[in-house]
Amino acid sequence: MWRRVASLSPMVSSSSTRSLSRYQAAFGLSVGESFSTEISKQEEGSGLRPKEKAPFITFVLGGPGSGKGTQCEKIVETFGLTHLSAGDLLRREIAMHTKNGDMILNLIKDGKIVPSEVTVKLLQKELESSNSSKFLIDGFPRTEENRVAFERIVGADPDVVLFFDCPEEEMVTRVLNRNQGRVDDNITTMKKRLKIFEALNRPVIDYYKNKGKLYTINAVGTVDDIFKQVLPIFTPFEEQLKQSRRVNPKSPLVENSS
Ligand SMILES: Nc1ncnc2c1ncn2[C@@H]1O[C@H](COP(=O)(O)OP(=O)(O)OP(=O)(O)O)[C@@H](O)[C@H]1O
Ligand SMILES: Nc1ccn([C@H]2C[C@H](O)[C@@H](COP(=O)(O)O)O2)c(=O)n1
Ligand SMILES: [Mg+2]
Repeated sequence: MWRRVASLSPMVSSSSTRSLSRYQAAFGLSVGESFSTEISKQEEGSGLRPKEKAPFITFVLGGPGSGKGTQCEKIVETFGLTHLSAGDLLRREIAMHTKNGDMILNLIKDGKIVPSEVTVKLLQKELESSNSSKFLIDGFPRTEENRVAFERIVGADPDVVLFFDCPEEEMVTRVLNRNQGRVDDNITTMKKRLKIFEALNRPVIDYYKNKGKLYTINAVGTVDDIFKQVLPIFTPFEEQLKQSRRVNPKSPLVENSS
């Protein structure tokens, strides 16, 4: 999870503290606390509040139209994770005509990937302002550059990486029938998105496979059949997910878990 900053002396200087990610800071984590998921000695029996735990993060990968968003809805219903879709955040920038809106629109229309800095900053803002401590990050990371930027800017690793594995032909059929008015749901853009997926997302999939964090799901079948494969992936994390408290991560004080 968090970058290891433990074992620093309590005398650590404020300049070292500044090197913590803003996300760690936002979660009320200070030097030496970042890995602490337990009540410290000083707090034991003292009636003080337990320290904040690192958030539970799931990345959701898969080609365009593989069913990521559809399955995320079911995961949210069942496990209560907070859904953050990178694509939705980017489309919101377009709709709100922000300074990056036009640039994002042109890239999405052309099936290309938005610069990582932009996407990661949008995700970071959502993570920091959320009351949740368990997240489903859909459509991210799309590239190795995305992955590295998230590590650098947010300073967190995923606990679980889901990969919805779907044949191209099926993805094309689904996207062309989606009917949600998306500018990229046309055959020309779809062909480009598939090429980019193979070239840029495959290395990310391989990275998490090598780390032992990847769960590959056969994304062909009914929505319910596919979800039956997803369910057992979260079973080992059930207790952790139940215990995840809803706290305001911006608050330096952590709410009581009871
Ligand atoms: N198992 C399924 N069988 C048939 N259609 C499906 C299935 N799962 C999702 N769909 C449909 O396929 C389309 C694409 O699904 P969805 O939007 O969930 O994919 P996605 O992976 O999020 O795509 P994108 O990367 O483009 O956002 C939707 O219209 C959805 O209703
Ligand atoms: N990490 C991401 C996620 C999405 N985009 C852009 C490019 C995608 O084609 C488009 C739509 O995303 P989706 O809703 O299919 O997940 O958004 C990106 O550049 N980087
Ligand atoms: Mg989607």
